[in-house]
Amino acid sequence: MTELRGPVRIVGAGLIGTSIGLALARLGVVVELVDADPDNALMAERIGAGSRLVQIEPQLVVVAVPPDHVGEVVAEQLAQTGAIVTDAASVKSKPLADAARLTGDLSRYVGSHPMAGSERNGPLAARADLFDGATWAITPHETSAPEAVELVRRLAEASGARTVELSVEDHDLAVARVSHLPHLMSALAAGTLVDAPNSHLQLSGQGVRDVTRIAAGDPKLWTQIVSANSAALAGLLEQIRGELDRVLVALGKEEAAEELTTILGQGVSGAVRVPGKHGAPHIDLVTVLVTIPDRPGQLARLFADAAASGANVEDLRIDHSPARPVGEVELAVKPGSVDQLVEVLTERGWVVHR
Ligand SMILES: NC(=O)c1ccc[n+]([C@@H]2O[C@H](COP(=O)([O-])OP(=O)(O)OC[C@H]3O[C@@H](n4cnc5c(N)ncnc54)[C@H](O)[C@@H]3O)[C@@H](O)[C@H]2O)c1
Ligand SMILES: O=C(O)C(=O)C[C@]1(C(=O)O)C=C[C@@H](O)C=C1
Repeated sequence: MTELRGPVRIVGAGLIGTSIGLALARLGVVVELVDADPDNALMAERIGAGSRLVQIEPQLVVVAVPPDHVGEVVAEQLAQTGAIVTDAASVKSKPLADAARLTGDLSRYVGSHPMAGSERNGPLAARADLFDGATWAITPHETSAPEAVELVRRLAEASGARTVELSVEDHDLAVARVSHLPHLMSALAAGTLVDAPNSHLQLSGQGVRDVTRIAAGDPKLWTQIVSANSAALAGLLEQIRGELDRVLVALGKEEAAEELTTILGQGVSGAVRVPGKHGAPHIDLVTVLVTIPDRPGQLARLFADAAASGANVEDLRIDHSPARPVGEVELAVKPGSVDQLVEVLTERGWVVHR
């Protein structure tokens, strides 16, 4: 059996590289941090993701640099070390093709892709628990050695993720649908806000925040991601163009209300197919709104009271009220625990709305 012993060399100590380093540090795996930007490597070291200087040859190298540079760094690391090499890029075909142009033997290389991230970048956005419960795609190519695939699986599991193995081509088709198209749609929706008057923006609620969060991702990184997956994206974008035309024709016409309902209904049917937490089937959560005073320790008290009710908080959002010294905390819980949660919180003096 192939064990992950370390050291693990991480090339690219940004959001993803530093998060992997922090996750491995929880298990005491020795991590070496390398970055073209010395400040990022230093920052990642300071927050505990590993060391900039490790004198022992790595067992595994993880390349976590932007997609356009992955192939060249993979080829470099294969040449410089005897280690197994993987990468974390959001697309898999282009890095593989780039690496294949630069090196003949790719048996020690297996592509991979943790399906968790953030709209923020750099080491300061990293989190040790970023991959806990997330899915991590492993994409062996024709000549990947089985022990290399196994070691990359160990890396993903050590980082807290569950693995899914699929081909490079299938991976790129899948992420076009579940990641790259949603990103483009979010960017297009957010782009319409640039010229919006402040009087319109002040009405922003949770809906627009949900739709636009990922639009804040680094435009340079996302240009590389979507360009490298253009073929898979083009088909989906054509489909959306057709749907937009249907909406434009139907909008505002009484006789076409049914057509609009059908289009919106398709959205509902698609949304419920998105798996829930830890890859479990989607379940509807119930949201409970709690008003909390804007004072130190209130959130901790609220969590302790929620725990006392026996409810597991599945998700959480905080909205700050601009005009009042309070915040609104949205706790999402399973339907079976909501009554008890509301009762206990109310008993303990919280202002609760369902
Ligand atoms: N952002 C996400 O949500 C997310 C999620 C999963 C995977 N990914 C993938 O992970 C990779 C890293 O993305 P990120 O969000 O961590 O970006 P990031 O900008 O936070 O980090 C990238 C780091 O790579 C360094 N770097 C760039 N070129 C380099 C080179 N040639 N050699 C060494 N270091 C180099 C940069 O200095 C930076 O520190 C990308 O391939 C991306 O597609 C991103
Ligand atoms: O949560 C987010 O901010 C993300 O967009 C993460 C996300 C995704 O689309 O799920 C983005 C790109 C990555 O390649 C993998 C994960």
